Amino acid sequence: MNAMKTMTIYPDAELLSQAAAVFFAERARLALADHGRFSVLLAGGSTPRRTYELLAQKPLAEQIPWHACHFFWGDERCLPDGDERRNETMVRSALLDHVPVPPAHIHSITRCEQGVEHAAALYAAELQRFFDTQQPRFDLIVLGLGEDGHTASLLPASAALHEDVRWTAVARRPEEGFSRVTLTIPILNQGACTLFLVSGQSKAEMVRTILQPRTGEITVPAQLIRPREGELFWFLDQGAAGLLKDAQTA
Ligand SMILES: O=C(O)[C@H](O)[C@@H](O)[C@H](O)[C@H](O)COP(=O)(O)O
Repeated sequence: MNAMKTMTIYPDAELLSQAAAVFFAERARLALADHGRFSVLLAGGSTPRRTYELLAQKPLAEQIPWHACHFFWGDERCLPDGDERRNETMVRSALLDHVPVPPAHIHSITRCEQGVEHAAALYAAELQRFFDTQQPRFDLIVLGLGEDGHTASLLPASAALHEDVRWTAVARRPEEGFSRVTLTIPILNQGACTLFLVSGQSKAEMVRTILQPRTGEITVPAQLIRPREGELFWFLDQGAAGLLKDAQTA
């Protein structure tokens, strides 16, 4: 059975980011109370950055059990540590450098010194070690949406989209000079709670395609995110929701 979708539209990107930060804090609190730790998978991209910054600020920062949080990434660019194009670099500068997360709880996707396939396999092994089960289940998965319908680095028409066994795969855009490691549909659909954060008018057509598809439209990667048992939330700003029918702003 697929999860129910809940969509909320915020007047602007700042209010969306504030709501997402509060949502994160609440999920962390619930996970800690329920099973003593909070595993979260983060998206890169510009939209969630503000959410991460807000999490690092008072009063929210004081309400989050940082010692019990474990951070993972949905995708990463195979570039040297500290490269500004790496998602980890962005999340460190917005959030992780400012809060007391134990370094061992930051589960980085490596730089691919021994090749991108090796980096993908290493991350799958890291996930296996952490979850210690065949059914890894993040407490929260934060995802973004590209204008072309990609999420994480599940790019349109890429082989990674068809991976139905392994938890990680390799992705590449022909125009980029580096490869990417991405998590795959099987693991992304196992989250207890999945939250898409999408802002800006440039995403409106893709948001409409995904949330209100028309007959005959092709399926885009983000549509494949249909958690089997978890909850699925879409937080949009008015720009991103601009082409949805009957959409009400919160
Ligand atoms: O590393 C990345 O680029 C991502 O994880 C990617 O999937 C991103 O979330 C979308 O491209 C949306 O990015 P924006 O929020 O910048 O539009």
